[in-house]
Amino acid sequence: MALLEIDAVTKRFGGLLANHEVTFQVDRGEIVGLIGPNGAGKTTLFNCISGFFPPTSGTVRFDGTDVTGWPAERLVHRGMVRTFQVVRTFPDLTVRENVMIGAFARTNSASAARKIADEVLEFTGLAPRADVLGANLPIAQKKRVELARALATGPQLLMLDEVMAGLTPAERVQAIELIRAIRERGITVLLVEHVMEVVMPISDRVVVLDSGKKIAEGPPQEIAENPEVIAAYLGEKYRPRQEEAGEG
Ligand SMILES: Nc1ncnc2c1ncn2[C@@H]1O[C@H](COP(=O)(O)OP(=O)(O)OP(=O)(O)O)[C@@H](O)[C@H]1O
Repeated sequence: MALLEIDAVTKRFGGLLANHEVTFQVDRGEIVGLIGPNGAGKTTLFNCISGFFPPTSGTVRFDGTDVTGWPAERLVHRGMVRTFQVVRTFPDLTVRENVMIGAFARTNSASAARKIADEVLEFTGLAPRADVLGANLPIAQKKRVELARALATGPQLLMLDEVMAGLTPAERVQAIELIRAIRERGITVLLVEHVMEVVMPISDRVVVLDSGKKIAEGPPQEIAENPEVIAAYLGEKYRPRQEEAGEG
């Protein structure tokens, strides 16, 4: 059964159609990659799904419930959480405290939140950094803290927005391993990535957006050979990939 159902979601900014009747589903236990060239509407769609702003029209169903327009906090309590493209690590808090913020979505008790955070820190390999301040972390670890904070909320669906951007190839391999381990815990993953090569090895299925519309959907191999997808990305080849230079 589908955990997430996106039905004809449209988002308009004035005269600009950032998402145009986008429809797809994410089944329980899947890793689905959402890709597309610059400005395709990936982040906008993430924002519409995760309660950052409501879609102009269309429906978002999560775990059988119509959650269209629900605010992010309510969605987190329901089991849907997302990370942001630009990292939001709290610089004056330690890694553990950053992750405890996520845990407070499911408990009011500081000791219970700490217990949850410590378990997540262990799982994500951040335990040795637990007492380091957010400000003092390199980008790859900041991204991992973001992911850990999201995991601490106890999600059914984890939505990752460009978690690989700014990582070295070796760090990407580690991030891919972590995402696979997350799925093995029974958590469904929807990830946005600009770089196609990054999405292909981890995704069970890939959804491609271009100019706000879904242009393809299928297994990674099929998508990589799809002429419409290749054409959508072709114009990109000669552009510098600024978003890979490291954010946050
Ligand atoms: N808040 C906003 N107000 C007006 N226009 C917006 C807003 N957010 C996004 N857009 C526009 O919507 C379109 C889709 O942008 P979006 O950021 O969703 O694309 P994207 O696929 O995530 O791109 P990228 O890979 O560069 O992050 C772009 O033309 C963008 O300028």
